[in-house]
Amino acid sequence: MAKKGARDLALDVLNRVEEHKSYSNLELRNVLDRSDISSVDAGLVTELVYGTIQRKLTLDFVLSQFVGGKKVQTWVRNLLLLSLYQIRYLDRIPERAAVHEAVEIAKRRGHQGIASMVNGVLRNALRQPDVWDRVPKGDKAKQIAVTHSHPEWLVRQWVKLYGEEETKAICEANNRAPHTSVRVNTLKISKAELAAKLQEEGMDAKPSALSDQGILLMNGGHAAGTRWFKEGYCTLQDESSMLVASAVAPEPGMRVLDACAAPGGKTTHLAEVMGNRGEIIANDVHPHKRELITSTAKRLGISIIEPVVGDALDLPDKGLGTFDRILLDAPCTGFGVIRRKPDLKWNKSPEDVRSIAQLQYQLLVSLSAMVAPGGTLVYSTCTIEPMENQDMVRRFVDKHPEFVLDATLRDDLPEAVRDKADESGAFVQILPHHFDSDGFFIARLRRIG
Ligand SMILES: C[S@@+](CC[C@H](N)C(=O)[O-])C[C@H]1O[C@@H](n2cnc3c(N)ncnc32)[C@H](O)[C@@H]1O
Repeated sequence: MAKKGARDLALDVLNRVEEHKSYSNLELRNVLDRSDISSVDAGLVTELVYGTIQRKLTLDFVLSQFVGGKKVQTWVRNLLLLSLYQIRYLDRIPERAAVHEAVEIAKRRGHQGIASMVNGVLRNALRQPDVWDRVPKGDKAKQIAVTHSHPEWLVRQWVKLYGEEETKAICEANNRAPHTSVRVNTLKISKAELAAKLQEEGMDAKPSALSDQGILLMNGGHAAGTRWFKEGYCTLQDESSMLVASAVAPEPGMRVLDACAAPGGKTTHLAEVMGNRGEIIANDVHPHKRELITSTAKRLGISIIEPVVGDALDLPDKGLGTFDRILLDAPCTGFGVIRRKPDLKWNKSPEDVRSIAQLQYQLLVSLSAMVAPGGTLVYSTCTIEPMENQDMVRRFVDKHPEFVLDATLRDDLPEAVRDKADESGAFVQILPHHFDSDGFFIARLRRIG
């Protein structure tokens, strides 16, 4: 059988995601692992898969103008969406090449009739470029949803919360590729030294405005393949996530609990800030993730982290004592990281927001019992849903008078971020377009001493 090309493989991934209702990153890895495609073509497969999923609603809208209510087999539909994606969003692929490849795939997988239909739809799309602009005017939320390919219920919710312009900016940011950023391991090297070393290797390394330990790699590059990564001089991490260590602000020698710690990005950051002195219990519910924490700590030369496996709801019963600092980096809907995981926006429902918020609240209550008097509880998520963020923390503080909102959080944040803190000074909500970083929420509470 002829070797499959990038578009054929991308189509396999899209079909499998739909058939198995699975995540695209897992299916992508499955398909790429079994192929002997070059790394450049693997990059194209990845771009085609994520791009088609990301722009799904817009592509569906355009396709519906040509196929209307006609029944189209799933693989043919995916082939058409994949090809429309190339035509609209990938400048480097000539339109004719996208159409030609689609027709050849349709012939191979189906028959001449399907190939003619695919050819007809795509040529019509090329002849009528205004199909992309025929989004019905009037209902602004619907217009934003279709134009920027986000679920309508989510856009309606954001419009209510943030207004139309900000919602549009959020959706646009969610459709942009994320920057690569690394966190310097200050146990081994300074930020300036590492930035200089990376520049010597041709990377366009710039200091992050969001974190004293952050470096942005403007021309991308495979940071995890560098010797600097392998030898533990840095960790791949988004800039917004780096803010959490500033909020926890642990000191050398302290006892710290990271209740939902895997894969260990923030735990290891806390250990670096503590100068690898003190004690960090790093808990996660999934046994298979323990190894991720252990291996990252080893790579970075960190020895103060003790990985623990278990439900964070049960931690108070384990006789662990109290902690100076507790971090609850909670499981969440992840609506702040849609640009990295485009499936998220299609797979989650309003019901998911409610049920995850319930779990988050229980976690907060449970862990609060382990904060030492005068100690700090930091709550963070990578979502932008108030029900999981501000509303939840306010509800908790209202019912737990032994905790107060810690207004000094704002002062501990880097200057660039301070005006994103709310009027209480204890919350910060980063939206994806603020700094082109992940959407992220952080709150700091203090137990009355
Ligand atoms: C947002 S991620 C944590 C990311 C991590 N803090 C980091 O920076 O690398 C949330 C984690 O919570 C874990 N988790 C989910 N439910 C949990 C529970 N009930 N108890 C403990 N961990 C849980 C998940 O396995 C996941 O690894």
